[in-house]
Amino acid sequence: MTLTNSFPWPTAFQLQLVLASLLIYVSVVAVYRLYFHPLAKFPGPKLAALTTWYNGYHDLVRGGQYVWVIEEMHKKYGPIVRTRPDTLHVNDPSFIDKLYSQSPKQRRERYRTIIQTLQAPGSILASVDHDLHRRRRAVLNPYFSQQNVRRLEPVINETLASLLHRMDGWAREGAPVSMNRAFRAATSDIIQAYAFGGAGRKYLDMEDCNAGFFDVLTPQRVCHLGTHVYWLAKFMANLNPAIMTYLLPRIGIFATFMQGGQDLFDQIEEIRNAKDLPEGRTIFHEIMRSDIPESEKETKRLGDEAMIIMIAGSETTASTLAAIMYHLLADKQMLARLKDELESVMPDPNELPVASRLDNLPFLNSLIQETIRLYPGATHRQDRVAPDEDLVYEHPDGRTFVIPAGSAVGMTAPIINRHPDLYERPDDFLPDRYLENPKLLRYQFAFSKGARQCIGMNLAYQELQTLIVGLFRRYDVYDAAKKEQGGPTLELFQTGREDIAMHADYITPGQWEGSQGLRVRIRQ
Ligand code: HEM
Repeated sequence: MTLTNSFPWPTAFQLQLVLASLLIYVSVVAVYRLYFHPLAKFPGPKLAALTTWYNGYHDLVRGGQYVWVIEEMHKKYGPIVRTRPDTLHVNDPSFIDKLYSQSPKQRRERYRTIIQTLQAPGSILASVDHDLHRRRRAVLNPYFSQQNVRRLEPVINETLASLLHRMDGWAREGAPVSMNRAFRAATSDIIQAYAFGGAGRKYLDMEDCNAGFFDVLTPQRVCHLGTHVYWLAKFMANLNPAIMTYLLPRIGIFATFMQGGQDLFDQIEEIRNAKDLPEGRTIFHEIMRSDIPESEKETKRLGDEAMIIMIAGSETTASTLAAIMYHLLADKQMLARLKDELESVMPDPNELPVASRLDNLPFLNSLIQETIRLYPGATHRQDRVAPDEDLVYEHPDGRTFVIPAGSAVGMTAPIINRHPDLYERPDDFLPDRYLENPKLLRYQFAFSKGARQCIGMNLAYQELQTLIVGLFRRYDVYDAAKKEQGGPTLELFQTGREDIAMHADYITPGQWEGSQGLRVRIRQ
């Protein structure tokens, strides 16, 4: 029997039928999305309203560029635009409080766009439902209060001391140093100690600050895969890391995440099986001791939570530190102002910073605000859904837009934080704007707003303050014109603003393809 006889090949007519059905289906979907969809009346390009692949193309093929396409859409279509068939985007600071409501009665759910990338359904970040998110977050909230974060002062100071020690060593070696790598190691060490205790090996103590791990985790376009081709991202996340890294080393990111996840699961099991759970040791010791339902203490659920805390707590703060350091080394006057301020609270350059004194340093804190405004550590669209109420948007031209309940709508820090109505010369780095107009703080969107605002905000501020103060109380900028520098110095090495500025949205900021980030030469 021949293959032709045994296999029932479709006839030409059947093929035509399938093609015709496909065509009809696509046409019906297109007509629905363009004319009958609840978001059909909102302005925006037709292609974006027709298919999510418009978004997919700019994020996956062009590499995290959709954020800039959206910025252009706003210039053309106004402050509210339809950016996908199912999603709106708003660029209007007056809408922040309504969309990202603090009120427990105004339910705000997370939309699936970003969650699908995270692959950590047990985490607060990926908890869609408003009430589930609130319950989970209520358990973690106390550990991230300002008071509790203050208790972390010795850990942050110890990390600062390790960083300074490493920098002494790099100064002796004389080669330029990647500060992004050093900052990633420092911020990871801090969050690791807070979450689990300091038992594991510190990244800052490793010869190369665990460079291989961080190189794989460097922000890249594949982070958008889960949003656009969820099944493929999930499949890859479950592949053996070794196979994945062999096949597609760059895309081994997912597999490596999961490998890291396994370590976290082991640490959680260790805490669970510990004979005594001393009070207040770490976040996960406390969660284990708490009276939340046992289902919420399952290893898989807590592993997801731990993974998100580790990821959210390292690259975000590290990229912010790199941006601050760049501006201080690029502008001598700015550094001199900071150093004057620091001398008043730390007369001895060798003493470690005292956290409680740093909140009252106006220039330091305006520097931090301006950095997170212009270089937000999280660059994605923070899409939310109001499941129970229509949201009413008053357009500045007098029109009223009703966003139907259940629709996804978001804002994005790199866009809203440069809104020209709020910020004069929005692309310039001008810390004084926060000294002249403290009301601007109200609109700072780098940590998001509302019930799902960054839980690590207090920790991030304390890390930024302490590390910047510790580094710049000791180091000055290298002055080639001087014979004697009068102390240890730092000098930018082949680093321009384009090496720290956000070029692409990879959830965290991605730099241009050839950038090597912030590099400095350290001298004793
Ligand atoms: C400068 C540093 C940081 C920036 C700019 C930042 C930014 C953000 C933003 C924008 C969100 C909201 C994301 C969304 O709604 O889609 C967020 C959430 C979150 N961040 Fe941060 N973050 C920083 C540091 C940290 C640190 C140090 C931690 C350590 C624990 C952390 C942990 C989290 C967690 C767990 C969430 C999820 C909160 C929730 O969904 O309730 N972040 N962060």
